Amino acid sequence: MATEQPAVEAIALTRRYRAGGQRVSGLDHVSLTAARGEVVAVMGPSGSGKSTLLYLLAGLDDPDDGCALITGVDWRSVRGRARDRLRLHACGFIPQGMSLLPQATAAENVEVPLLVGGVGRTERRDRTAEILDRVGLSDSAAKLPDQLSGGQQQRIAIARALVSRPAVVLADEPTGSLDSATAEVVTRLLVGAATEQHAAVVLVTHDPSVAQLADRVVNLHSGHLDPAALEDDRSGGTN
Ligand SMILES: Nc1ncnc2c1ncn2[C@@H]1O[C@H](COP(=O)(O)OP(=O)(O)OP(=O)(O)O)[C@@H](O)[C@H]1O
Repeated sequence: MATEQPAVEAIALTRRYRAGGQRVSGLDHVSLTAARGEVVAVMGPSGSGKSTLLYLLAGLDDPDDGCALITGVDWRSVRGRARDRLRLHACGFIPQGMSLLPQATAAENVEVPLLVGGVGRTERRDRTAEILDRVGLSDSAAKLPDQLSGGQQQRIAIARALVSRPAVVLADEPTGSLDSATAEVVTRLLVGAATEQHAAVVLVTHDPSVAQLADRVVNLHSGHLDPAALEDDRSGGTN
């Protein structure tokens, strides 16, 4: 249940690209908010701007017009290391596809944001153990990514995004290559981040059964946002 002002906000976000001498519209005046405790699914056809939106919300890219705010801070007002620090504390990002460090164990992968954030060894260990337990992979802590299934790898990527207890979790097609049962497990973990960690979760998906677990669904078409059916009844548990 959403209870507060937006944890993440897009205001008339516009992003244009140049490709082969042509101007391509990635996103055109898109406005969107998500409050802590709320899960928003972003749907839309391939090329409609979903990843562009997520990267702008994460401060990993800059808009040509409009702005994105995270925990009330306009990304335009923070640059360089300050931006990295803000992202580290405020935003867990789950990119599309395989994103784990291949030479690092599952636990080491999960620990990365804490390490970068200067969290001490004992606290790192405790928080990593706690989040690995939450995603059901305590027994896999010492395994390398290639010793894990696709679904397990994605659960580790989610654990890594959640371990710093961010206000906002952004997930780009987190269930893209997973079977439907595993996709549901992964989606319920993200929904659990909203209920248990009181995070705002914005997830990009092509899958209506994933979107169904969100509180709200919005649709992008050619860089424009259409409000879609509201899903007020979250049907999932917290796993
Ligand atoms: N770096 C780039 N250079 C040029 N054009 C780009 C770039 N990134 C995205 N685009 C274009 O912007 C539009 C939106 O792309 P985006 O990747 O955000 O779509 P998407 O909805 O995430 O697609 P998919 O579902 O296939 O991942 C597309 O027309 C795409 O070709």
